[in-house]
Amino acid sequence: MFVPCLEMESFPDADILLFALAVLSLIIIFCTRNLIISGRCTLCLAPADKKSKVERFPPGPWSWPIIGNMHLLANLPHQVIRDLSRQYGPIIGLRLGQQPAIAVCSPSLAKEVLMTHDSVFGNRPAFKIYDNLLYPGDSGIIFTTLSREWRAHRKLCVMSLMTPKCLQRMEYIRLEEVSNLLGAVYAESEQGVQAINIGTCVARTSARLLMRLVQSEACFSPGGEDLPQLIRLIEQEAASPGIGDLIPALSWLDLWRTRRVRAIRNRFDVVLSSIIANRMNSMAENSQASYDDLLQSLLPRLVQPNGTTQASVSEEPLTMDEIKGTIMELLGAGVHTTALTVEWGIAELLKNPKCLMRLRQEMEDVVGEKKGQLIVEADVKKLRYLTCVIKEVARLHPAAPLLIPRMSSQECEVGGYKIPSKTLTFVNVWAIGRDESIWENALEFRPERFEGKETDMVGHHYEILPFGAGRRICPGLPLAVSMLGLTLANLIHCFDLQLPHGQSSDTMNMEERKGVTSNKAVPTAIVPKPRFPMDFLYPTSA
Ligand code: HEM
Repeated sequence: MFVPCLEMESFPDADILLFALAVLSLIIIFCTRNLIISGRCTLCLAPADKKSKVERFPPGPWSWPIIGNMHLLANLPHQVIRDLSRQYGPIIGLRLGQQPAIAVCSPSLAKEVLMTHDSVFGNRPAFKIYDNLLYPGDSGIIFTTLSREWRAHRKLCVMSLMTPKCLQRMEYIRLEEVSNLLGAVYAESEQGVQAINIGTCVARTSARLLMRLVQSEACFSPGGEDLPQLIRLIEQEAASPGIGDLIPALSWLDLWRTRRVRAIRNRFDVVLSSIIANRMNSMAENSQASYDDLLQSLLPRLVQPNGTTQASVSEEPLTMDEIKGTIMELLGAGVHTTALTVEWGIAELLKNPKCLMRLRQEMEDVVGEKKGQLIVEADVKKLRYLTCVIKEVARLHPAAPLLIPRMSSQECEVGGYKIPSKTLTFVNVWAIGRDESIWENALEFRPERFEGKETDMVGHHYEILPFGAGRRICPGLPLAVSMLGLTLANLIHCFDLQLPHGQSSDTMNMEERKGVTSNKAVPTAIVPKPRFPMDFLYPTSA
């Protein structure tokens, strides 16, 4: 998933830069102390005491001149923001370089941002670095401004892939890819591989699945590129705005990065161009051929060099950049989010053997007779405890702990504070999911807490928002939920999952790795023991 935030690791010699900026800051602080604008100090954005709350920016830590609070968010920003909220309250004001920012850490404030002021906070930050990383203009979904184009791209994806009818029709694709995953895990266990990195295996499954939905052919290494790895690169770059996006005077420092970022996009472009060229060739050879995939919906709308298109008057015509941008962002959003949620799920079950036993018992009771068969979606629907397990994983380990940041498009009021236009806005769903005042024993993995409750993850209950909410809610939600259920259910059904030799559930490392998506610091390794012969699996394809 492309989650822009403030990772400093890709800045040039970040330590030197920060040191230089800190020294410069000390000089400037004496020159600018008396600059007060709109009741707020230009340096720290601290509220002037005499102003009423509604006229003030939310409270937050003192910010350095020039860099503001950038240094604070360099590592695991969602954790830092949670800690700050304990000091300053559930809405925190920050300044990142010259960019004002807020972070909200309570369900009621999340609701204000994502629902009450949905249209004000409906845009994403338009960082300049994206001009080179992504396709130019409003060509995709994630970073496209709320516009006719955004609506058209999003609608095309939803209507082609995510409606209940499409999902039902395409269940066989998900089952084939889950079967492929089981086959790969089985093959490795047969070869005596000591421990399997389950996150990597599931990321490949997600990449293959999404490629099939896009172009009808499963593939995770198109043109020799390892798709999950390439997406990871884009994710990392998207996670850190250019320094010029936050401190415009230093935008020259981004020049070196621009080249690197463009090279990554070019690599992705080679993959997408070849997929599209293949399809166009097939269509040229057989004009009657029809495919049940996203390209089939996108390509007929392509505007030809002479300005014509096969799109009807009511259909939005698309440029080649829009077609590529939409596919790129869909792949980027879907591959690692699903994989890391499964990985955390397996890790939590191994760490909490009682929950694993309860899940296994449920599976024995509900689908016990299916030994030697795949668990299908109709089975998953009956597995209530599994649904609770998935919610509990999403509560503790939302794939995007700060969602994908928003940018306010006009001044408005949140939590009684004045939020100016163009304020970068984070909703800390990770902190909300771990808030002791909302959840009993919040840090414990206890799927039972959801039993008999109606709490869902689809943006109605603001205490658990792994997919966001409002008009920008994840459009891949139904596909993701289906894949999470199928993957976890089949892995547990087909294998006894054990920890590698020398590891125990008590000592398992459950820390997060630096970054803005919730990756595990130490990948989850499993030793799978097949529970029955696996001859029922579909024949695997490369
Ligand atoms: C467990 C899996 C997933 C999780 C946890 C997840 C989570 C999210 C979150 C938190 C957002 C931002 C929502 C907001 O700003 O309110 C988002 C947006 C998005 N997701 Fe997902 N996602 C997952 C899987 C997928 C899949 C499988 C796809 C597509 C195949 C997908 C496509 C997208 C797109 C296109 C957006 C941008 C929507 C927009 O800006 O209008 N996601 N996702």
